[in-house]
Amino acid sequence: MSAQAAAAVLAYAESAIIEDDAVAAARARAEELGATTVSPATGALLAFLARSANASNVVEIGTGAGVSGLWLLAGMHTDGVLTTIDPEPLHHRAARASFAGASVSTGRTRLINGAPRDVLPRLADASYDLVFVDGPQLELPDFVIEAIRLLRPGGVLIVHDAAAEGAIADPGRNDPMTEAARNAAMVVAEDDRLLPVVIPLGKGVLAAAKAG
Ligand SMILES: C[S@@+](CC[C@H](N)C(=O)[O-])C[C@H]1O[C@@H](n2cnc3c(N)ncnc32)[C@H](O)[C@@H]1O
Repeated sequence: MSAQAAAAVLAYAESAIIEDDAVAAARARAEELGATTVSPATGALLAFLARSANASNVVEIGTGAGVSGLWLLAGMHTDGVLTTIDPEPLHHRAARASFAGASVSTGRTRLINGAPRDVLPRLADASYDLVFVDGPQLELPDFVIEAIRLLRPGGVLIVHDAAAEGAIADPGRNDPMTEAARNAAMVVAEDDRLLPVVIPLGKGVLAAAKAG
């Protein structure tokens, strides 16, 4: 397939997703705060994977204004709980508004305000159906190690923005961001319990299913 055809397929994948008003409002809040978000097709992928994993207990690292959270909740069990971690109180305030705007009951979300490196060690081993990693690039390897620990057998790991804007495959690129993406991919590749796949949607997604 030519590069042009590949780009057309990706453009189609994004344009095929129609987001509802609540997600649109969450995107507007994110923009106001300068927080980046998952693309529409990446959001739909999150919902798809949450539903495929029959997810009730989900952890998200990097709440932002709640765009990815809304997509995850859409795929989760209707009584499932999303635990979402972010150090920015303003982002959590925006995410709360986004969840309320979608009529998500407060019992379905647990927003933990703090640095994931402090919060994650307090979460129990093998207790979550899905972990979504969307925090700062340089911390990706540490977050991935923690995420694998949190996943139950058969659980699903999803890492957003996992390809360092494509630099991950360029042997000439050795900057810290690219190295962090490579190290995170290496942690996943070297874990025999994981079945990984790279999905070229949005900024690039690394997903892996943990053996059951
Ligand atoms: C890319 S945004 C998350 C976007 C969100 N997942 C979405 O798609 O709607 C990254 C988030 O990571 C948060 N963050 C900043 N520093 C962090 C840190 N040290 N650890 C984890 N998250 C951090 C930011 O506050 C920001 O909300």
